[in-house]
Amino acid sequence: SFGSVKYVFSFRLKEWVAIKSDSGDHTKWGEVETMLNMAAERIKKMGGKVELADAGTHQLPSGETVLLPPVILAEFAKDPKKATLCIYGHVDVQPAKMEDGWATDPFNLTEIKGNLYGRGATDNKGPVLAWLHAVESYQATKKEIPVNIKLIIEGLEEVGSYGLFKLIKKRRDSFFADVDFIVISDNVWATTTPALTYGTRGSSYFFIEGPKLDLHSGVYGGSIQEPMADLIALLGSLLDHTGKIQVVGVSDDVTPLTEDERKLYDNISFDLEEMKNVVGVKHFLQDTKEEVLMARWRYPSLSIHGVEGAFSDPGSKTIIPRKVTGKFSIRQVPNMDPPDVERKVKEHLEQVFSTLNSPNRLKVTATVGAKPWVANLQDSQYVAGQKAVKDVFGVEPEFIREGSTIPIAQTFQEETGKSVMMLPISGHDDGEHSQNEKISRYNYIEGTKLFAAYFYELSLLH
Ligand SMILES: CC(C)C[C@H](NC(=O)CN)C(=O)O
Repeated sequence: SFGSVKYVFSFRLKEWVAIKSDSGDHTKWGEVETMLNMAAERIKKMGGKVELADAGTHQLPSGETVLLPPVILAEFAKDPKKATLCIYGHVDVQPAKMEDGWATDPFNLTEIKGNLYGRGATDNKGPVLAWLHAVESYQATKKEIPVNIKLIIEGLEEVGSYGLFKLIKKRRDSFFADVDFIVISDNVWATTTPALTYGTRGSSYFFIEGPKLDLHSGVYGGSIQEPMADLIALLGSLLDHTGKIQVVGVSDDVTPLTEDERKLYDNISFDLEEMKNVVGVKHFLQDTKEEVLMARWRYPSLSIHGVEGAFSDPGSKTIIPRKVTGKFSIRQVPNMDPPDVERKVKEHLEQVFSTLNSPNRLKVTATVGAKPWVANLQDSQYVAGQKAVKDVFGVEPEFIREGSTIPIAQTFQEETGKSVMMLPISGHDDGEHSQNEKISRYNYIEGTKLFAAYFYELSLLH
């Protein structure tokens, strides 16, 4: 019965969420591999052919070289008469701890009032399972899947998809040769209306590392230039209070807004007041719906994420932190280029540091350099996506962009020359990366139906 199918779908998500596949710490990549193996087993049980492709090695900011977890390349039976769709997803997650303020254990999927709470529920384990369930629903009802299905599933998206860029280049003329369309469901709707996404921002992530010291502030305080004070001056130089990035030249290459693009914002049913409530702020940096959305989707932004090595526990320790590493990232938009941004950021930090006349050491490393992505809305995938949304939800989708980053999206488009579309099923309030991340049962199940309908609508294009 459909009731028991829904139970199986959420039970599987519970099993996947229980795997702590946080890719942020390379010493824990064993869990990422466990998760990849679990996904591979599920695909094999469904009759898919799975390769755990070698993704090579990666050099960490410390200089250490580490072996990367593999990437799943899978496919189901091929019929040369049908179009081939390649689905991309990831099964790694961002870190999560109860102490961060979760109401429930982040690794124990918990249902409350129709929402399934857990790290990775929406980003991206739920949507990956929904794709598999869409395939399975054709198999279970003994209906021919209308398109050939390939899958590429990785375990390092949340740290910048190390190794994947090279793997795609290597497999361009083999795995990707017969692919007609690439689809990604790793982002959220902008409102409560289903959406098709035509752009994501890129990202460069920086580490600013200070020197090694470890001193009692009562003994040495006042006589030395503290690394933390240097770091705060550097981090404080990056942004002004209006959110404007202070790194000279960093926004010079942003594509100007055209009238056609501006019009795309008119029909988005985004409610500024509701969004303030969801986020818990009195006001945004911008005043109108259009300005807020553009700031999130089509202009760059800089965020300061944290300081490693600084005292951050409750209580009052009086140490001068010995080695502090500040972490921030810049979201990028067309036509910004991560290497150019990196150069400008390094120049800016070195210039500010020189004014501090500090005896301390400054080391700036960029750990992620992911390009922005924009699709052509005239692409036929968008026609199929639009029809599938109409079939399942009975409404027209909103055409949106996304402020976050799918590091591999632009590479897919550039390297394979194939059409790429994003078909999100996650809710605008799902809280990707935050406390109490969730996917609603509604979005999870209707999203599965949307994917099944999408296979059908896509086959009609061919
Ligand atoms: C490069 C980033 C860490 C990638 C990450 N991606 C997602 O959240 C996609 N759902 C991001 O922070 O944008």
